[in-house]
Amino acid sequence: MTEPTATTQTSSEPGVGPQPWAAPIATVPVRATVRVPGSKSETARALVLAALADRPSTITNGLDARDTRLMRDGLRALGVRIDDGDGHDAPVWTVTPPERFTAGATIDCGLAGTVMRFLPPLAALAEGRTSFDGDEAARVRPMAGLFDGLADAGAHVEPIGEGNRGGLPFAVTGRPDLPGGVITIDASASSQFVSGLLMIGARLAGGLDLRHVSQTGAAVPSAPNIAMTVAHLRERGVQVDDSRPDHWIVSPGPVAARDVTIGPDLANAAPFLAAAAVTGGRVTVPDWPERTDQPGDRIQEVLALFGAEVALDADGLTVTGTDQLHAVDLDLSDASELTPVVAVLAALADHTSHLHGVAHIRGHETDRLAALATDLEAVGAGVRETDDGLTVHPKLLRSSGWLTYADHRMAHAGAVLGLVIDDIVLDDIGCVGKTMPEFPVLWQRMLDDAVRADEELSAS
Ligand SMILES: O=C(O)C1=C[C@@H](OP(=O)(O)O)[C@@H](O)[C@H](O)C1
Ligand SMILES: C=C(OP(=O)(O)O)C(=O)O
Repeated sequence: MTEPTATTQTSSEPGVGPQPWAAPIATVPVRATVRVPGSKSETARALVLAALADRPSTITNGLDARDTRLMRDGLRALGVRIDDGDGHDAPVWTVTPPERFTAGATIDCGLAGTVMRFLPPLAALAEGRTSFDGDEAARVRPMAGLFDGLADAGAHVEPIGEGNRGGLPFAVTGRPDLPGGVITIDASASSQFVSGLLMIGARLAGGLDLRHVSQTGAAVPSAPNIAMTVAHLRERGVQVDDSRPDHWIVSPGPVAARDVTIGPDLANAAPFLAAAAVTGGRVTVPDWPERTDQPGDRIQEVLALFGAEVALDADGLTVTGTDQLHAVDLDLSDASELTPVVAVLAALADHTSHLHGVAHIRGHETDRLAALATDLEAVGAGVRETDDGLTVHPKLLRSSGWLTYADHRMAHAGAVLGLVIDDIVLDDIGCVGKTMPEFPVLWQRMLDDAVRADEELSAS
């Protein structure tokens, strides 16, 4: 069969070229309230579980960004009906599950881990063959653990094309009565292999008894993301036993429909809160949940370790910067999405910082350890890549270009650095469209609000 062509080179919308962006400097300490859009991870789970449910349901305030648009398009290609209605203050989507998923389509995963790991399990429940492809950069993202799991569950997975590097493009041939049962995978490259399989567990004839075993002893990263999947399943009446480490049992049965409202994306809030820390300002993110499985919640602890003041109250989460950022020694394995912004904070701290537990982020949107080392060294920091992280030595920093490698979180990190170092120019800001297209507008508004507050203070 002929090899499909990758759909885009960057994580911007297809056909849109690179958009260079000079990161604005903060002329005064930032002072703002920033409302961030809905969580990517919660939106992805809400969509997939609504598609598997026994009745139609609604999703309010779902994230509308490239990753979640691709998720909706992919679900539609599998026979799910999604009506993008308009709420008063927030979008309300109505999701109607199909009687049976339909095979036959080629699904574009873009650069979205959630799409490439959550939709193939649904395709495995369709009678016939469904193909998957995505951006060029997505073709090197790890898939082996998911492929092994789908094959063990009874589906057939085949790579497509000469020179396939073990991931996209590929095809899944499934059937509605997939047996399931005992499945052993190595999920050390991504927790999304576990989440993707857990979500179809109840629909497998024999349920799912899933174990993680790694030859090297490597752990499954992103534990909160798996906890989030388990919680979403339980909220829909699915029985999940996760009482043993690296072992999940899902009983067969229906997935109950549930109307949900998506909370703010806490990882996407991180650069705004970091802006307060680096400029000695104050930023509040409203609607911060008191309890959540979003890994981004860890930004509270992380910023406090750097020396910022962090307060959670009825107004939301407020971070107030202090005079100096202190060096940190952090294991970020359960919140690896924060690594790019944290690495920039480390480059601005008073001593050497150590970040570890994040070997697997070499398989994220880009090799994030290599990307951070390259960009931070270009601005003058001393950076050493370790097996599972970075050692960052702060030095006198200078202007430079900042390469984003189509990675939204590299763009967020460059923006934070650009608040305090002149002339940080990102090669492409379009990549933020992956999870937060409005990032440049929200960022500029935060700075404009700060200038206005400063002028009002001087005038009074
Ligand atoms: O399940 C999810 O929604 C996610 C899981 C994590 O993936 P990894 O375990 O591959 O890091 C996280 O980094 C990603 O941004 C979202
Ligand atoms: C790793 C990330 O994304 P993905 O869902 O594509 O894996 C991320 O958003 O930091």
